[in-house]
Amino acid sequence: MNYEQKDLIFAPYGSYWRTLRKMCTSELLSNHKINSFKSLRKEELCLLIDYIKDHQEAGVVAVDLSDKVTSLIVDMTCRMVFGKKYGEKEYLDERGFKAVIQERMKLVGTPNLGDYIPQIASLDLHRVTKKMKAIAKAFDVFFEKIIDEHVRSTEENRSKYFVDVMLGFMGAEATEYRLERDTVKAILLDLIVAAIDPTATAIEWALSELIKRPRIMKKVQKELESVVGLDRMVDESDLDNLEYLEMVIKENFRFRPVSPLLVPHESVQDCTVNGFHIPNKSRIMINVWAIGRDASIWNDPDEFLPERFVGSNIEPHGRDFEILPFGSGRRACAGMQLGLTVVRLVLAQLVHCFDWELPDGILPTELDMTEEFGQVIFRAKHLLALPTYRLTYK
Ligand code: HEM
Repeated sequence: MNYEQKDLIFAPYGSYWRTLRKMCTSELLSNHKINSFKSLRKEELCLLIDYIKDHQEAGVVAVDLSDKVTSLIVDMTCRMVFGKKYGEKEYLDERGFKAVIQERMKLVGTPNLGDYIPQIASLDLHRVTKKMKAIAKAFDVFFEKIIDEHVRSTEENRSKYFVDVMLGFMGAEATEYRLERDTVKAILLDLIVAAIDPTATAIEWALSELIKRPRIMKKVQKELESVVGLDRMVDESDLDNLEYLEMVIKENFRFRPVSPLLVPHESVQDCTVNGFHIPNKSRIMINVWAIGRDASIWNDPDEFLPERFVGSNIEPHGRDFEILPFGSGRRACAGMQLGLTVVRLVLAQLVHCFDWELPDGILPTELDMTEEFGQVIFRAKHLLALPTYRLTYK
């Protein structure tokens, strides 16, 4: 599914990976580039807020927050990567864009017996390989169409979007990044799958924790009232002043890291860690979920308590090993800055604009928090909630 590891996430460590990583961090995911998409994020978020307001006015039906947040992140990501939205059914396949991306994410995390017993791999007993081939084909057809469209296009503003930046490097002589067509497709795939599910899922779990805990929700809303006021919406420039919201987000990453085992790593030489011998080429899983729940590091690890970060300088960026939602070191998340900005912005806006109640008289304490296992831990059941608009701003 990853173009024979020609992508960034699964490329083995070495000069090929280093060049791609440099291209992604300096040309696609730099602070400058992320800031240039600020108005796009605002437009998409305003569309969602308007949709929820209309929904509230139309009656008392709950909003499917899981679905709406995922659609928002899909739209923001597609506009940044391709320059337009691709939510429509005719793209990818008849199940629609979101469903195919989520199936791919699930397949990445599905144990495949053939990986462990190569002699039976060709039997494909659980039909995992067959499903992977079908998904790989759907993405490939989709990317071919997009690349052709962009190569033919004469639209001026195009060079801004990720696909056009990469096409500018395809076959170019005067650049250190000479990309092949397959590499462009592999990175497009990385960018959409690595951005959409982790970001949407982090927001979904944080919203669930807040709805489950009215005391913490009220405290976040009070902070928003004093920093932003009720007469306008949150702007990205407000985010640095929202200290309590920041603690809620850190606590959410500790309590529910979206990729609890990160991405599998491989040792590149024999080494010894804490007295354990790890041979070269071992597959290594880092259990960041267990680190976040370790009672020798955290008091009351099974409680969701943002206040634990008052006066603490532990940050989730990969330098403090107590909390590692983005991994650490060379292979840490390349889109951390973008992911954090979107999580902070969307969470702040949804909580600032609306009060949220559970439907059908369900009490906050009764909210079902069952997880679905995979590379990314989704909610097993969609988060449904009733909104009440709370701003004076129309
Ligand atoms: C809240 C949102 C996000 C979370 C929690 C997250 C988490 C992660 C994690 C856990 C890894 C693996 C690290 C490891 O195994 O050591 C990773 C890798 C990666 N992420 Fe993210 N991510 C997020 C958003 C994004 C976004 C928005 C993008 C890009 C558009 C992105 C692009 C990548 C890439 C390219 C890698 C592979 C890096 C490499 O191997 O060199 N991520 N991310």
